Amino acid sequence: MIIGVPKEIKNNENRVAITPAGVEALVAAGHKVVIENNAGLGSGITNEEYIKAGAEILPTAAEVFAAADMIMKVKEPLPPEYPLFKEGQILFTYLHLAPEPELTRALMEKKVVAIAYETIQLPNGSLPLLTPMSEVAGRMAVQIGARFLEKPQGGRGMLLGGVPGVPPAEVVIIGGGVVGTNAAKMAMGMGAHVTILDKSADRLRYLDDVFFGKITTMMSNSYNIAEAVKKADLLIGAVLIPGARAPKLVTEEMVKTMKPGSVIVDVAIDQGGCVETIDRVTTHQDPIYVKHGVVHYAVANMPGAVPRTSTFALTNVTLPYALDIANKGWERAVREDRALALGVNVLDGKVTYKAVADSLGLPYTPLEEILG
Ligand SMILES: NC(=O)C1=CN([C@@H]2O[C@H](COP(=O)(O)OP(=O)(O)OC[C@H]3O[C@@H](n4cnc5c(N)ncnc54)[C@H](O)[C@@H]3O)[C@@H](O)[C@H]2O)C=CC1
Ligand SMILES: CC(=O)C(=O)O
Repeated sequence: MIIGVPKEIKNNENRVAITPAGVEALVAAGHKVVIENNAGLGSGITNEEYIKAGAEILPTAAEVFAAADMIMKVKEPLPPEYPLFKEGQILFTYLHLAPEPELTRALMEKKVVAIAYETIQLPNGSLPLLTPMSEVAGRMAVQIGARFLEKPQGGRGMLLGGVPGVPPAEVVIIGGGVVGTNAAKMAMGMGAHVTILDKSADRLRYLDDVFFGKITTMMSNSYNIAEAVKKADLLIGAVLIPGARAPKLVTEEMVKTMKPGSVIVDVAIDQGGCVETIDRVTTHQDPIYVKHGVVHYAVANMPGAVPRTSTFALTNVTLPYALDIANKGWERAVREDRALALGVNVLDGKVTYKAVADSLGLPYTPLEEILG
């Protein structure tokens, strides 16, 4: 199989979908890897390193898309990339289709085999290709929140940990999964007081145990969310219903009760965001806006800012699946691995992931119906 890796084009997206180690493994298995010129530079990986590992460098993304049976990317394709899809081409990347009707339509029209990293799901419910980036984004959310709480950055001028004699900041996290847990770790480490809300009582029990009762846990419902949001200096949105558009749990009325200069970091923005006043996706270049006196941060590719960590963390987990798809072909790989089958979002012009279809108001076709 020919595997193509274009350079990412999203704002300040410095990750790349393959490392020289990945190239070496794919080439050793009998495949060919073509990479766009300088695709790895943002992550500190040179063309020469890729060539040494066995890849071929092509000058443009168009040539990479034209040559490849499978495209590996990090972020969802952007409009300039849509015309480059080929019928039957495998696209293996983060897709987050629930808030992306146009991309979904383009994948359907071109009959792309669209396998989303974020919905590959193991029998225990975990999302192995989302986890490492959620670890990164959860940790970053606190470091970003701390920065924007500083007065010159538009915040209320507060140190997360306080100092002796002055109370620490209140960090409220909605969603206690991978992002939420990693955010809590960082916030606690910096001395903040942390509250996590989740709708799973078992998850709250687990969090209470692993944090030795040093964080406050609350059941997620609109009453508790309103109470917690009012007190928050830093609010972190970290909910997920796999594949689906994020529920708007924090209403505009709730945001209006927040203190001027407090900060919202909505990590769940890649699934549409869980805060009503987050009405647009922001970028690393222009990461915040202020609404009702509250600083809003809604960058959908947070790990793109720390590519030396993120590229390696991501490719550690994507490579085994890429090898499986390349070695067996997508159809056999999907038939033999239920976790991978759950990654198939669009196939043969149809949406095959129910939560995506429901979020976009499109018909849902079970994968099994197409595979027969
Ligand atoms: N902006 C960015 O750059 C990045 C965004 N993300 C996103 O962060 C979000 C969270 O990801 P993970 O932590 O990995 O997911 P996860 O599945 O590990 O955790 C999600 C948690 O949300 C909880 N939840 C669901 N509905 C809820 C509700 N109504 N109230 C409270 N909690 C609720 C679940 O019980 C679960 O514990 C996802 O949308 C993910 O795609 C992840 C990485 C980077
Ligand atoms: C999860 C995701 O979309 C990201 O890491 O950018």
